[in-house]
Amino acid sequence: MSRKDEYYNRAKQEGYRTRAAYKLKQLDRGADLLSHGDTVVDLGAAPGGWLQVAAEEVGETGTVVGVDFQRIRELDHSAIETIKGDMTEERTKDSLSETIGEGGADLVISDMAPNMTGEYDLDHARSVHLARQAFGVAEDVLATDGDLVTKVFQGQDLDALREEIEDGFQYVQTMNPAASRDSSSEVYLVGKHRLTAPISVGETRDVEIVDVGEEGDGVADIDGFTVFVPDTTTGDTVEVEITDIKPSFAFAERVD
Ligand SMILES: C[S@@+](CC[C@H](N)C(=O)[O-])C[C@H]1O[C@@H](n2cnc3c(N)ncnc32)[C@H](O)[C@@H]1O
Repeated sequence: MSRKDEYYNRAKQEGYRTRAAYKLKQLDRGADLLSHGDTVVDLGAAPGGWLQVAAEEVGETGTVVGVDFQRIRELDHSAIETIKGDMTEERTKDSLSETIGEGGADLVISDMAPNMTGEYDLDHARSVHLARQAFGVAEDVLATDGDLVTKVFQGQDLDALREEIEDGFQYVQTMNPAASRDSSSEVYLVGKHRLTAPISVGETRDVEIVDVGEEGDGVADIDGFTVFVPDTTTGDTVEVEITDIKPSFAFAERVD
């Protein structure tokens, strides 16, 4: 039996609306994406296979908001809400941000795909455009430390897209779930741990060391963000270069 039949038949037997449901399960297994109680945004959610998987994982206390310009037939799970709209339009993005609210989302997943023309470069460019929309949504609604998954077709702009996403996350993985069709050029870019620090790697700042951390590094506060600086102590004023950024703190080195 081909892989296509295997996942198609499993989806039928196990009650999932799409074979794509298994892609999300495999991505989740590989990158630890879905947790109980999470708020998840699912872009290009119709007909609802990913919504079903996400809702199972977040449980009754979680929320999964699915967006598509196609109608999503109602699903029997209290965690699921849907919005009908085009993710390239501002009004859909606004209504999504409003639905998610101040607390932000833990995960943005996008399986959006353009209507295929069969012209490889054009289909690639349109899928990169949709993936950029997903990254934009992630920048708007993801809480610090949240994750992003976006489908994209391989091609000349893939590396540039990956670099853009790398700026917003601690690291990015390119994943190719087994449930993707053998013939498909799709991959999934997975951004882990969204960064919202007010500083970037390579930047230099004059800082005052206000404390010493448990590991013995000096602690500076840059616009409310904690930065550890080795070889300093409380009361020092030093020029530092930011060397590594994590979701809730960063490391820097003295440059003087
Ligand atoms: C491969 S399907 C998603 C399948 C889904 N993950 C599932 O498991 O049921 C891609 C979806 O992206 C949607 N889509 C494409 N472009 C979109 C856009 N600009 N805004 C909203 N949805 C879009 C399509 O309507 C289609 O339903």
